[in-house]
Amino acid sequence: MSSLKLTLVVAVALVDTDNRILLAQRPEGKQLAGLWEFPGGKVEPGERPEETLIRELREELGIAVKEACLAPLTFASHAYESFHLLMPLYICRRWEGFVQPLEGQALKWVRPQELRAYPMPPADEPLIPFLVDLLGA
Ligand SMILES: Nc1nc2c([nH]c(=O)n2[C@@H]2O[C@H](COP(=O)(O)OP(=O)(O)OP(=O)(O)O)[C@@H](O)[C@H]2O)c(=O)[nH]1
Repeated sequence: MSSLKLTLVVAVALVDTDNRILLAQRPEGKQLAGLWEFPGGKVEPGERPEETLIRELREELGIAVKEACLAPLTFASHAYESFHLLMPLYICRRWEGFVQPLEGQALKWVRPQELRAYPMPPADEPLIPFLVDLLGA
């Protein structure tokens, strides 16, 4: 039996009116630095996953998202060396405010077909075909 700790992280594909998806680059000094990922973060004790996402989107990007605008899309399940990641991926097309890199992270709006050009954490790779299917090229 594996004794890897299960870590719950929630993430979101923010989709703009051109069907592009927002990627954020992990800052230097963090694990997996330089890789491009979906906005989100760890679910803190006492939080519901949707609350986590709403909080992270406010802190990281300065946008306000309503819970009703978060729809479940798929999830990632990936064994990293020191933990097992379980990561629900939501999709969101509606928010208030302008997306800003409040934590100094690089941001990029990317077409689904172009996602493969951005190095992502290994857990994220199986998610790409879902976005291509849903949003097209
Ligand atoms: N937000 C996000 N995290 C992801 C993605 N893919 C993926 O493997 N992760 C992993 O999920 C974890 C998210 O944690 P986090 O961003 O809240 O926290 P962190 O590593 O910065 O650590 P810390 O907040 O404890 O300093 C990291 O281990 C990150 O590598 C993704 O697409 N988005």
